[in-house]
Order: sequence, then C-alpha cells, then structure tokens
Amino acid sequence: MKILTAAQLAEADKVTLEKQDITSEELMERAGTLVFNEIHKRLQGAPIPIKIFCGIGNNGGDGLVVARHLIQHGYEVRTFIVNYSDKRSEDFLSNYEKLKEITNDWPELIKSKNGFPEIHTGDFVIDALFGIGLNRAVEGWPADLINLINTSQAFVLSIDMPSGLAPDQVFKDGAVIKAGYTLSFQSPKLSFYLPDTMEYVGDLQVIDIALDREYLGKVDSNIFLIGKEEAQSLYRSRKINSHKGDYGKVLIIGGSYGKIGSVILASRAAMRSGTGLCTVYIPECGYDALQISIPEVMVLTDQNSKMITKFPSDFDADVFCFGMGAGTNEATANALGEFLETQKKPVVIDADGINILSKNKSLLKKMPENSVITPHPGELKRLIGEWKDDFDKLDKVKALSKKFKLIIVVKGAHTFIVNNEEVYINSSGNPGMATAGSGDVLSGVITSFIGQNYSSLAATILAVYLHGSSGTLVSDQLGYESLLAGDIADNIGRAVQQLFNRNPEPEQKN
Ligand SMILES: NC(=O)C1=CN([C@@H]2O[C@H](COP(=O)(O)OP(=O)(O)OC[C@H]3O[C@@H](n4cnc5c(N)ncnc54)[C@H](OP(=O)(O)O)[C@@H]3O)[C@@H](O)[C@H]2O)[C@@H](O)CC1
Ligand SMILES: [K+]
Repeated sequence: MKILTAAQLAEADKVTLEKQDITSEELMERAGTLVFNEIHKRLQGAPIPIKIFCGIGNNGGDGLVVARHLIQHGYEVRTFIVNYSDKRSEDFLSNYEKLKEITNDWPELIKSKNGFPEIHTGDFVIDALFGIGLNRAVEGWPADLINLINTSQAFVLSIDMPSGLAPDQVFKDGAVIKAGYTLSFQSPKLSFYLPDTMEYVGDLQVIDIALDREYLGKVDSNIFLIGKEEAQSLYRSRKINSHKGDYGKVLIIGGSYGKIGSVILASRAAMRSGTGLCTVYIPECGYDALQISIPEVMVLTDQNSKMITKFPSDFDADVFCFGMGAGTNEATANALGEFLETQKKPVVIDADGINILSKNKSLLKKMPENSVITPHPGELKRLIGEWKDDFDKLDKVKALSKKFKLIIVVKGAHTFIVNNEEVYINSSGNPGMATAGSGDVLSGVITSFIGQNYSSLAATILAVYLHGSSGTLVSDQLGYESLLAGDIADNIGRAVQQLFNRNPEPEQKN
C-alpha cells in the first residue's frame, strides 16, 4: 500500500472534488459519516459520556460531522470548539451551523485554560483538533489541553491523525495526543511507523473515503507499507520438477569463540526458508556444535580456531552472507576487505560485519551493487552517525543507499527497507521478536531468498515480512516472553502457508 504525504493527500482531495463533481463539504460529510459508522458499530448506542474536541480547520469540521451524527443517534455528547485561531475553515463553519440546527446543546467554546472541562477516566474522547494541516509544534494553552487529555486516562480516538503529529515531519517539543485508536483517512501516514512517533497512534484503522482511484493509482509515492498482499505478490512457488540445485548454494561466514550459535541460527533459517545447499564457514572451535545442531548444513573451518582470518577463496556460492558473531578483529576485517576486492555478486552483511564496515568506511565502496546490510539502531548509528530525528535518519539512510547502491534494512518495531529513494515499511512482527539471535535468523532468510534467485530487493522485503509473521505465529502460541530466535526460523514455512490462507493477517499493533 502506498503511503502518501500531506501534500499528496491534499492534491487527492482536490482531484476528487473535480472528478466526482462534489463539494468539499460533501467530501467532509462522507469522511465524517464513515468515522461515525465505525464508532457506532462499536458503541452500539451505549450511554458513555462522549467529549469531542474540534479545532477550527477541516479536522475540526470532521469532528463536527461526527458530533452531529452521534447526537442524532441519541448519544450523550459534549462538543468543544478549541479556538486556537480565528481563521476558521469554510467547511468547519458550515458544519458548525448544521450542528446548531439539530441541538440546543451548542458547542462550548474553549479560548484559554479557563475553559477546559473536567475529563474523567470513563469518558470517550474524540480528538479532532488538528489533522494533516498541522504546520508547527502545538504550544501554549492548546498544548495544555492535549496534556490534560493525555493524563485523563479517558479512551481517546483520533480522527485522521493524533493531534500534534504531522505526517511527514516532526515538530520538536510540541504536545501530541496519545491516541488509543486512530481512524485515518485513505492512506496511513509515515509518522505512524517511525520509532519516535509510532507510540501516539494506538491501534490504527485506515478508512477508505473513496478519493479518486486514478490519482491514487498513479501518484508517485516512494513509500510503501508491506502487508500480506504485497508479500504474496513477491513469493514464487516451487516448480514440481526441480532439484536442490535450483534453490541456491549459499555460504554463511561468521562466528567466533562463544558466538557460534549465531551461525547455527542463520544457517537454520536459510534451510527453513528453502535453500538448496547451505555451507557455513566458521572458526574451528564451532565445528562440532554446528554439525550436531544442524546436520543439513555443511561446515568448512578457518585455520584459526577462534575467529575468521580468511574467507574461502575458491568457494563458488550464489550468495554470501557475513557477519553474525564474527567479532571485529583486525584479521577478520582484513579478511572481509580481501574478499570484497574480488566479489561481484551481492552479499548480505550483518552484525559485526556492519561494525567492521563502520570502522573501515572505505570497504563500503567495494561492496557489490545490490548488497544488503541489516543494521539495528546501534549499528546504524556507528555507520551514519547521530541523527536529529527519524526523518533526518531516513534521509541519511537514503543517501547511503544511493551512494553505495546498497539495500539497507533499518531494523526496529517497524523495519524499514531502503533502496535508494524508495522506502518499504514492514507491518508484520511483534515486541517478542526483540530477542537475541532474531537478526541472525533474518539474515539467513534474506540470504536464502537471494540464493533462490529473487532480486536482492524482493528477497529482502519478503524475508522481513515472513520473519515478522513467523514471529507472530509463534508468540500467538507462546506469548512474547518465551519466543526464541530459533522458533522464528522454524516457523518460516508456516508463515509462507499463511500468506495463502484466508485468515486475517498477523499484523503488528502500534
Ligand atoms: N485530505 C482529504 O482528502 C480530506 C481531509 N479531511 C480533513 O481535513 C484535515 C486537514 O484539514 P486542514 O488542512 O484544514 O488542517 P487542520 O489539520 O484541520 O488544521 C489547520 C489549522 O490549524 C492551524 N495550525 C496548524 N498548526 C498549528 C499549531 N501548531 N498551533 C495552532 N494552530 C495551528 C492552521 O492555521 P495557520 O497555520 O494558518 O495559523 C489551520 O487553521 C485532514 O486531517 C482531515 O481530517 C476530510 O475532511 C476530508 C478529506
Ligand atoms: K486529530
């Protein structure tokens, strides 16, 4: 699914009015009615005190439409106009008049802190203060109101965006509504998925308000949300008449004394994801552990017993993966440098491999095109330095991807896959996956798919999605705490099966 910017959504709005020959007030009525329907479906007329806080722009206008429908359906509603400016939008004003026509309980005007109502734990708060028109941090008494709502422990539903959050930028130090539920129009917004802002969104539902299909189809977005449908479209099923040679010959290089488990996990994940032939290259100390843990994998050993000092020079693999548990010894770094001198096929570099790249940035130039690196936040910081905010981070990652033609997997609650200017945001997974070895498994799955002849980008997107949905399948049974990285590897096959069954997709909640 495409993720649109505020500017693209405003353009979609404009095109829709022209093409569907409707007024902006009619579109607001459509959007507000759909929000009302969702609320009504859940509340079923329950006598819960509802407090709606409306700004004076179009987000506030949506709030007024919702208020009118709720009142007409007999709900107990108090509507507040949060008068942070005199520049009321036209559609806000017409809905203000419409509301006054149907009730004697006119909206209450809030102009300062003195006008704040009491908000109780059992209240149902609807936040229609600001939407995608927010253009600066929320400060002063409107910020105090947001803080009051946030500390009230009332359930908060935000219309389109949690107020104070902007779709494509962050405003430092402004107040932001912490929503329990967000009903967002047409497209999710980028800030819903970024580490610093995702916590404000609560559970997310995107409402199709039928903006112009043609515009939505053609609009040039570089940001995509990856869900079940997208993963399905990337997956290629096996031919009946095939043999192990058709499914890739991969070599995974890594491990050091005390960290052989990382290579066991990566190779197990590669095998569980369909690799035809998997060989690992490890320090000698890991030989027995590997052979015993996973007999399907072949083992080559370095002449050094405790670390990698040389890469096998004559091994012909379809794809190489390096880094997990390897340490950052000079001998290991030199071995990687020497290997990259001659390497032409994409490689997957993880963990200590990335730390070696960070310490020896000249190696980045030697990385073959379309290689994949999979940093977690700490590794990323070592690679690109500090960032101001998540948007700045994304810009820096894009620049790195572009400069060295790399696919960069920015791991997090929502993993981002960056390929030049394009950003793919993963929607699967859960907090139980924040566990040792989870990244080793992911590298194994990516490597496996590249070996099976997926493009590096397709392999990475599919691997990240399946890794997340496998994690969810496991935690659905064991809970978050008990999930082990090895379980993620072992359930990749079930995650593939799940791509094609009709159950709702195991998605991550914000
Ligand atoms: N896209 C679509 O298709 C559809 C969109 N719809 C709805 O429209 C919403 C967007 O509406 P919008 O453009 O009127 O902006 P909105 O968010 O209400 O606020 C603007 C006001 O806030 C002000 N302001 C800004 N920042 C501020 C701050 N920090 N502190 C104080 N003031 C601040 C700003 O004033 P100014 O900057 O001029 O001072 C302006 O007055 C969208 O989210 C959705 O709900 C649906 O109805 C139908 C289909
Ligand atoms: K809002």
